[in-house]
Amino acid sequence: MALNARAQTPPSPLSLSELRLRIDAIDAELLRLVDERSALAGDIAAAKAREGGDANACLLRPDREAMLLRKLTGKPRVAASDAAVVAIWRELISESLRIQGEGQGGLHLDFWAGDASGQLVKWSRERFGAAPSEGGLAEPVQVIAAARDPRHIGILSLDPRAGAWWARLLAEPQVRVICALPERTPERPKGFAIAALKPEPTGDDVSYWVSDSRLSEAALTELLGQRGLAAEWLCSTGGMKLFGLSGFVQEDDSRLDSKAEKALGSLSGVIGSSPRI
Ligand SMILES: C=C(O[C@@H]1C=C(C(=O)O)C=C[C@H]1O)C(=O)O
Repeated sequence: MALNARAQTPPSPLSLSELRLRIDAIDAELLRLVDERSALAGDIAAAKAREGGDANACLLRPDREAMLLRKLTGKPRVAASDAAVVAIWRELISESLRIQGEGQGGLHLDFWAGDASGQLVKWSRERFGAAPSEGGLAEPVQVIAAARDPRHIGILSLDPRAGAWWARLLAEPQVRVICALPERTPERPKGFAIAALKPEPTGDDVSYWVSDSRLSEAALTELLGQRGLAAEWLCSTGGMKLFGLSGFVQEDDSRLDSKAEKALGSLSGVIGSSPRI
């Protein structure tokens, strides 16, 4: 009886100073691991140069990042939120890319200076972390031109006042949409990140398709649905329309063949894709 009573007594809670000692010990261990992870970046850069061939290729691998983040947020936890896990790992990845890119001047974010919202800057930092430098350019077309350089990432608004800059990517096959901003929201994206890299499928992606079709947005959504593509209209301006298509849709997907289906528009195509996180 006495034994039972003792077993049920809750353990006396740790004092504040004992708890702070625990935190200090965990921080020391975390710092060692963060440093160990960061130190691998130099070896990763060397392996990419050895195995990737193209020394000027973009170091960023959004597909690998998305799969890594999904794996982490899929793991059981006691207290840490998904938002905290994503924010911490985004910063770790940013640091890895900073170290990998040291020899090439690091990553740079280009914004269109006409976008005064400030929101895009915040969302871009959430996505790309603190390490990249940033600057504003006078026109969206300059942001696209800068993104031909693999050290640059363009950040552009989907506000119709920015114009149909995204339609220009039809003529810029090496610059693709790589990410929707803000990254983690069920709502329509407000902006895109663009870069000189080819998106790879991650198993849960949205692809972006542009068209000059004269059909209404609703009719075009319907037509795409009949062709097996779940489409969401995102933006229209200057006679061009932009849609998100559920899944990783290849640029040569026969369902988007506008020669076979003229109503899809005479100027149309996939301009990139982004993983859902
Ligand atoms: C480490 C790599 O380089 C980058 C950094 C990553 C990371 O820190 O986990 C992941 C993907 C890449 O954007 C890689 O390509 O694996």
